[in-house]
Formats: sequence, structure tokens, C-alpha cells
Amino acid sequence: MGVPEPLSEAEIEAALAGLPGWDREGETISRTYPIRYHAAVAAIVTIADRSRRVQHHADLDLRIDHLRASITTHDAGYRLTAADFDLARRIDAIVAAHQALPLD
Ligand SMILES: C[C@H](O)[C@H](O)[C@H]1CNC2=NC(N)=NC(=O)C2=N1
Repeated sequence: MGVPEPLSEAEIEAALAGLPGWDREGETISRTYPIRYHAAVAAIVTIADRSRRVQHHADLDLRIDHLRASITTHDAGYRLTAADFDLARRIDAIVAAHQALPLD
């Protein structure tokens, strides 16, 4: 696998438009999910498994009632690449499957 190519501004904006809930800060995208702590722990295990398979990892910040995922591509000099948006979509699907329990 080669070094991933950074995306252009137009490509980043187009990718973000297809990912509701994700925000961009510079060359990082992030999303905060409301989710119960224990459900989030289970989601994180699945996210870790997926990350190993695709060799791309998010920064994950677990709090009592929410989980925040932040993604950039270290190998591209901390720039946004297609791998970041692919991972974001995978995390959306995984968290959605674990959000079934209401917050209270
Ligand atoms: C060798 C290994 O594939 C690389 O270090 C991968 C692992 N996971 C990664 N995750 C992220 N978010 N960015 C990377 O550049 C990256 N690189």
C-alpha cells in the first residue's frame, strides 16, 4: 500500500457534504455521538477490529454519555485523505448499531 494522497479542498467539501454529523477542523474530521458508556465500549471494540483490517485508526474520546471520533491521515502528513472518509462511514455504521439503547 502506498502513501495516501491528500484530498483537494473541493474533494474534502464534497466528501463532507455526504457525511452529515461530521465537522471539519483544518485537516481533521470529527463527530460526537450521544451513546451510553457501556454501549460505546462495545462499539469501540468493533471500531478497533475494523481499524486493524483497514489499517486506518481514529482518535476516540469516550465520556459518560458520548463518544467523539476524530480522524486524519498521519502518513499523509496529517492531511485528509479518502481513507479518513471511508473510516468515518464505517464508524457511523458501527455506532448506529450500538446506539439502540436510549440515553435514559
Ligand atoms: C503502517 C500502518 O498502516 C500505518 O501506520 C497506518 C495505521 N493507521 C493509520 N491511521 C490513521 N488515521 N492515519 C494513518 O496514517 C495511519 N497509518
